[in-house]
Amino acid sequence: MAEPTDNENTEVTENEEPAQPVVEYVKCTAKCAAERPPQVVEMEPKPLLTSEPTWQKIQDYYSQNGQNIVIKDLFAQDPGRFDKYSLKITTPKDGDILIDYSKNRINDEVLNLLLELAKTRKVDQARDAMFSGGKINITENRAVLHVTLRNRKNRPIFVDGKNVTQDVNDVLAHMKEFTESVLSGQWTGYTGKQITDVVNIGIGGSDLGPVMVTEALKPYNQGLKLHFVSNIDGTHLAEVLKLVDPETVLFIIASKTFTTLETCTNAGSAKTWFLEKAGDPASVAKHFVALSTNEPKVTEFGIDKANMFGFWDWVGGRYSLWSAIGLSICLAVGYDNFVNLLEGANFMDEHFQTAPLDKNGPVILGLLGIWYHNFYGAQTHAILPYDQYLHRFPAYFQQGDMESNGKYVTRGGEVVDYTTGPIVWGEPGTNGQHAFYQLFHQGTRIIPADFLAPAQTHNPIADGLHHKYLLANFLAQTEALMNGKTPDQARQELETQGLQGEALEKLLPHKVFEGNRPTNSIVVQKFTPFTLGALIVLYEHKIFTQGIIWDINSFDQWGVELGKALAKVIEPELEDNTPVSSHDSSTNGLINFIKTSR
Ligand SMILES: O=P(O)(O)OC[C@H]1O[C@](O)(CO)[C@@H](O)[C@@H]1O
Repeated sequence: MAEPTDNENTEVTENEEPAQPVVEYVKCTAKCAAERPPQVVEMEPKPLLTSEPTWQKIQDYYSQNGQNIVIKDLFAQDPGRFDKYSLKITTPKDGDILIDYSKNRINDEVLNLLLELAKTRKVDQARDAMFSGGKINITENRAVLHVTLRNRKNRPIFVDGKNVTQDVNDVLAHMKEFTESVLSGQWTGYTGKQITDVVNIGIGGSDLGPVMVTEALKPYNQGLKLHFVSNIDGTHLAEVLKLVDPETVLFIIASKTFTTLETCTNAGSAKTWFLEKAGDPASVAKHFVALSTNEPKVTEFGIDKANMFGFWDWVGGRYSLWSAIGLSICLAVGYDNFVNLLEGANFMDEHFQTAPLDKNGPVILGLLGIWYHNFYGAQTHAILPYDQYLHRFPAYFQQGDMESNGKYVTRGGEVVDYTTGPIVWGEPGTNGQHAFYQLFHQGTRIIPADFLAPAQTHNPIADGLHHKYLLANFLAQTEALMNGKTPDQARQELETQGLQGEALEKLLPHKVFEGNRPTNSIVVQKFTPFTLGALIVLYEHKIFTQGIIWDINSFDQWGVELGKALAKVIEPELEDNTPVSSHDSSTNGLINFIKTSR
């Protein structure tokens, strides 16, 4: 890994690749920034989606044909269907990423109509607006530039006329230096002992990404034990504090705003616990660091600004794992692996930017979602990782998708007359099979599902037997969901088992599977930092694509504010046991029950 260069005169010009060998950090001076005025791509206002002629065409097509598209028949008719409806994205270092979307209720007509919709809704223009630093988060008047955090080729990216690439690299250099000092044992606690445990205190985007990635990349762990505290429920912190020693623990207070109730309360209690043992407030500097955009609040809390890792308002919380918020990831897997994660992310950014729409993974996945949610009326979308290390991947994208696209007002302020973000959920295979797959196979709802699997496991125990079974189950499920089992097949099976007459007829309907349940299969060679980075971004841009088609602002989250504000009203009412009567009778009743039951 190249060291950061201090060469103030090294410049990168717009279309220039960095000179070989690749220099990791390139200073872009004020002079170079001035030479390249930003060219921000604007997003044009859009008419309501349902008034688009293409939308109407898709609606008509669906009304006439939607219920007659039978996936298994399409496979029977076209031996080339897999090749036609799958994408193999070759990464520069960790093999291919295969996106097989052939097991969907689509044909060329459907796909062409959906691609026409992507064009009509100017997904490419919106994408360019985001990458060029346009303030596409209109309700907060902010650019949306998490892509800059993994801008590994150091292309100049401007916010308000300022090239922010160097700022990003400066924070990365700070993260590298800190990570190496902790991992090498150079950074010690207040009694001179090495750090053994890291507790990340954060919530939402300041928690879910770091948890998900540190779990997913456990095989790359460099020796530190990672813990995460997010919930305001004191149990979460109390249980973690039982596991750590004040002499050897490092608390990371991760909060973009540094005003979030949960994080501030947990951080305050962690500091009190620490000082009860350490005594001297000067010891805090050795055991508390902050990841935030809010320096005054960080210093007010008592964290030295030298121990603060900054980021910017153009990084949305749910897109922040690539920023300083990823410090716990860095500490867990080492800086080089964190860079590999960023490189995988950047690789998928470039794919999204350059691949034609019909070969563009995020666009295709986004359009398929639109097909099911808006036309077939699917309410949910399942993410099913066949890899135990990815067990928090669905939870991560619950926030990623639902906080981004759970909106019923368009960018222009109109109430939509179509559905937007799906309910995202999932569990790792094969656990899910023994829990909720029954409803997938024989329930009354259509549940589009993504199956994620690695060809190679990190743990080929029992001579690879476990992984063979795991993969066999993944493959069998997608096949079964598509093919189902016809009444004839079920009858034959029951007859073979010796059943006949009334007994057979009674059991028969229960043994039939309609099939035709759509799935995507996304297979990587192995879940490495690089492929994980790419996979996360595949979903980020899928969500982006859908948000653009639905014409909603995927980057604010006003919907979480109301409950927070009401909690502030209720909290003082819980102080004493005086009955309350200021709310509706249910809320009054609940509050008063709690008061008399504690
Ligand atoms: O990092 P912060 O500012 O503490 O915010 C935490 C989370 O709270 C939210 O604002 C709302 O849940 C998320 O978007 C964000 O990730």
